[in-house]
Amino acid sequence: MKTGIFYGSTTGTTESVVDRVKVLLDADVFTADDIDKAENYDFIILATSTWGMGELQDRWLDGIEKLKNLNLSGKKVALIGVGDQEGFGDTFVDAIGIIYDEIKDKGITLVGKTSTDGYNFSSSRAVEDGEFLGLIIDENNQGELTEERINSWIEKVR
Ligand SMILES: Cc1cc2nc3c(=O)[nH]c(=O)nc-3n(C[C@H](O)[C@H](O)[C@H](O)COP(=O)(O)O)c2cc1C
Repeated sequence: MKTGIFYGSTTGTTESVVDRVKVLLDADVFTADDIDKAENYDFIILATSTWGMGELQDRWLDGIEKLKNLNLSGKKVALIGVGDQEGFGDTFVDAIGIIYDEIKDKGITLVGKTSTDGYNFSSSRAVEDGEFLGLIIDENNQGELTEERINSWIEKVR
């Protein structure tokens, strides 16, 4: 399945997660500036860190506007969120919820929801029906779990 990853990353944390997923899924990788190319892929992975107080990473500010106009009908989609649950427990990985709100009514099939077990936060827009909307990584506090989290998520979405 032709897989494309589109991401935004300020200090390189999301980028390093994306690099790992790219290898495991043999995917093409672009920054969110190139989101227009998503229409060329069957399986689309959207990845972002959260900045400000629950805001999108900068690359996604234009990217989300472009996303509104894309035809994603029939696409398989997965989300990757990177954040800091100890420092930002009220807005933990909120940017994933912002992206999901834009795509949820576009006829997509979302894959790769994950359990919130093992995380410690008070509020997150990335949670729906008690589950995270995608793979959630916290390098600030739980970096030792990242590799295992990525590997088990890959098995779910591939
Ligand atoms: C000023 C600032 C604001 C942040 N705001 C949030 C936030 O609201 N929610 C969250 O989960 N993480 C927040 N973070 C944590 C970053 O998302 C985290 O450090 C992440 O690993 C950065 O990934 P990147 O290098 O790919 O951009 C914030 C970090 C900083 C420095």
